[in-house]
Formats: sequence, C-alpha cells, structure tokens
Amino acid sequence: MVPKSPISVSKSPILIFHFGGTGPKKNLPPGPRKLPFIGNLHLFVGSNPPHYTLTDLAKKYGALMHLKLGEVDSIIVSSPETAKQFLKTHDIVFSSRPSLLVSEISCYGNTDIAFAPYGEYWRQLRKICTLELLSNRRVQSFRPIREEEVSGLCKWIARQEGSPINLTEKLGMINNDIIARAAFGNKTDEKARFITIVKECIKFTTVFDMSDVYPSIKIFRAISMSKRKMEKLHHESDRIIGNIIEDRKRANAARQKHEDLLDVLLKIQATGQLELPLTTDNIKAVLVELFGAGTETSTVIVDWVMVELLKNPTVLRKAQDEVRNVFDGKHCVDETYIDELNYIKLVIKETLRIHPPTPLIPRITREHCEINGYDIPAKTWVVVNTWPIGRDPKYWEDAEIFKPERFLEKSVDFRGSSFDYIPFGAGRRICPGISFGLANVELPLAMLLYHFDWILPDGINPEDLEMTEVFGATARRKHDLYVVPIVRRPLL
Ligand code: HEM
Repeated sequence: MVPKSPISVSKSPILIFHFGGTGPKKNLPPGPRKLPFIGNLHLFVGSNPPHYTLTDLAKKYGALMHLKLGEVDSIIVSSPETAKQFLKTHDIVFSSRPSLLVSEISCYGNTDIAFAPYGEYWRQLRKICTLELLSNRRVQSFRPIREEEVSGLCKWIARQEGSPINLTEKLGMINNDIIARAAFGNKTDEKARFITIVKECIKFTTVFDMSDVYPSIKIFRAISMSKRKMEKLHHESDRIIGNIIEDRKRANAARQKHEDLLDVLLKIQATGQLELPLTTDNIKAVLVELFGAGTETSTVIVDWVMVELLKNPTVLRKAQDEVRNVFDGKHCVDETYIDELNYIKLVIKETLRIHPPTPLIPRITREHCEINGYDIPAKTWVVVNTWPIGRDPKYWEDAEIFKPERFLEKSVDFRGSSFDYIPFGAGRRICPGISFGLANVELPLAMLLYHFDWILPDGINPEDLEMTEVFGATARRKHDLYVVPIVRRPLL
C-alpha cells in the first residue's frame, strides 16, 4: 500500500478537555496557534483536501511548519530545500513510518513494506521487493498481461464509438486486472472481491482515527467504529487470500505456467535462506500492499494525463502525432517501441509534477534531530507535501501551466535526486514500484492516443473540466472523466 499520510480529520472529533504535560522548552518550527486538546485538528475539517490546506498554511508559516494533531507533534515540509534536509541529509533519522490503526489491521501489524518500521525486517522485505517483485526484469515479464488487458480495453472502447464512456472507471478496471494477474496469475470473482476489500480498507487511510492522534487515550481505540469495520473487512480479505495461498501450494507441483508474484514469494519462503523467515502472514501483508499501491496510482495518472490533454489541444495533437508516427506501419501498438515515445514521457512527467498521485509522504522521526536551527523531537510525525514542491515558482517557471516541453530544458528525473520533483518520494524509502507503475501508464496512454480521437460529450467545453482534487487513496480528480471516442486507427 502506498503509505498514506495520517493528515485528514474524522468528521466529528470528540472534544474533551485535556492538559498536556510540560517538559524542557523546545524550539519547534513556527505554526498556527494550537487549541486546547485538539491542537490544530480543526484546520482539517471541511471538504478541502489536506494537501491544499497544508499548502495554504505553509504560505503563512513557512516551508518548515509545526502542527499539533491532537496529542501528536507533526512537522510539515513544503519546499525543495527543506525536503532535501529530511529525505537526503538526515534521511536515516526520518526513514520510519508512523503506525496507524488502519495499517496495523490491514497490513498484519505493519509487516508490509510501506508501514514496516525502519529496521532489519523492512530492509529484508525492501530487498525482496526491489530484486524480485518489482525489478525491471519482473516488470518486463508482465508485458503480455499488460498488452492483452489494454488491447481488450481498446476493443471495448471501439465498440462504443460516438457515445460517451466513463474512461476513469474503465481505466480502474483494467489496472485491477493487470495487478490481479501479475500477483495471482488469473482473475476470478474471489480475487475481484479481494481487490474491492483492499480498496475499502484504503478508504480508511484517508481519515485518521482518533486513536491515532490520541495514543494515550486507550478508550478511543476500544470504541472506534472504524476499527470494527476494518477488522471485518480484514477478516474477509484474510480468508480469501489464505485460500488463494493454500490452493497455490497444493497446485504448485503441477504448475508449469508463468511465474507470478505469489509464486515468487512462496519460493522465497520455501528456500528458507532469509535471516528473518517469511511467514504466511508476511506474504499476505505484501500482497495486500502491492494491490493497494499498484492499482489506483497508475489509473489516476492516466486519468489526469487525459484531462490535461483535453484541456491542451496542442499538446494532445503533438502526443498523437508522435505515437502515430512511431506505430503506423507496425502491426499493432505494443511495448516493443514504447521507449521511442519521448514526448509522451514528457507529458507523463509534467502530469506527475502538477498532480502527484500521493502528495503527502508520511515519515516519523527515529531520534531527535535539529533542522535549520529548529528541534524536531523523536517520534514526531513528518509529512512532506509534494504538491507545493512541484509548483514552487522558485524552481518552476509558469508553475501552474501544463507545459511538458519544460522537461526538455530542465533535466530532472523522478528517482529522488531532484528535490523540486519528488512524486515518488526520495531516500531510503523512495517508491520501489516506479517501473511497474509507469509501465501501467505508458502502454494504456499510447494505445488510447493511437487508436482514438477524443471529444468531450455534448455541451462540455474543455474549460468546464473541473480540476479540483479529492483526497482518497490518491489525489484523484473529483469527477470521473466522460469522453466520446472516435476510432482513427482500427484495432486489427
Ligand atoms: C505509479 C505511481 C506511483 C506513485 C506516484 C507512487 C508514489 C509513492 C510515494 C510518494 C511513496 C512514498 C515514498 C517515500 O516515503 O519517500 C511510495 C512508496 C511505496 N510505493 Fe509507490 N507509487 C506508485 C506506484 C507504486 C506501485 C505500482 C507499487 C507496487 C506495486 C508501489 C509500491 C510502493 C511501496 C511498497 C512503497 C513503500 C516503500 C517503503 O516504505 O520502503 N508504488 N510510492
């Protein structure tokens, strides 16, 4: 699961007067005035996504800001310079994650990769992830799955020619299918149900539980409604995934087929050469994570790219010219020539700058640290807000304008070395799924732009397309994208 930031507030914070303790005075970064008991929680009530609220607050209090969320001290990081301090200079101090109720329940006591505390267990899983599960070689091995699923989608779209379709929904469905097949080999109703449950669990990550921000008040955890709902969902997903694993263990001897992620994890478990043996619950936690992280992020990017292209017809035309030049005369659009789509890669980069799918990166301080002369105490939550970072006018000219060409002059990559551009985070905990995620973005885009022209349904002008975001599992567009496809290059 892409780690979600705990910054968002449940709709009805319970107000109980509470006296905080006193200790030696710390020189904390500036921040808004704190109210008794709730601190700054009230600032997050309402419909504004938290990354917008935090961006506005940072304009007033600075790129290094202190908030009090209930009992929890939190530091919000909102500029490339400060992000570099946290994610590079002092990365080791900030390389753990806060533990949240939702991650504890749905990720088997934080034994997934994203929420595992920094330490030997996390290092081992991370190694398995980068070398085995999400390596370039593995991502390449899923190429036939991507090609088959995206072709299927385009065939369906071609049959709807001239009528409005909900593209957002369809993109979500094929991404689910790609991840399901990569993880488990095939699609079944049970696996579809598993994906639905993971998505329901992710919804809980968008609203933190009162027990997360009042850890000392144990009753909050005992009476939490979210806890009960999450436990019910977890129970069901655990049963499904347990059955899948058992079936696989039984069938494995007879299987000759393409290796999927479950096979890889079971193989690693069976070799028993790990310092910390992998339990079946650990495998379940990793699989839940890969679904959580892999499905919505790529969908949201393709969706935003399509919206930006519809709003910017010159960019759309250029992207379509490129993909048609590359693939005309080839027998189909597949991944063989995908690396020749240089302009489309710029379009994706620009989309990630202006619409980072997971704008809030949560970390926690492992020990006391001093940054820019301010104290950052141990166990403080740190949230890096990449939304204002990608739009910082000091680093980005015409920052609010969608201009893929900017990346021709400015050579930055998203591998965490340019701190003005960190849609995948940076440092030790940078996203290990970059190649997998982008592969699930590039092919669908290439095919959608090659085969079809796109127009908005009657009565909608590109200027009418609302760009407001909502904060859910990802920062996606508030409304689904409805578009009318016109076939330009028929599918063979
Ligand atoms: C394509 C769009 C994606 C975006 C924008 C994205 C973004 C992020 C971000 C911002 C983080 C936090 C990094 C940090 O703390 O510095 C993260 C972590 C993570 N992502 Fe992604 N992600 C994407 C796709 C994926 C995919 C496809 C997978 C796997 C299937 C994945 C797996 C993970 C994992 C396991 C972590 C936790 C890493 C750790 O804590 O060590 N992500 N991602």
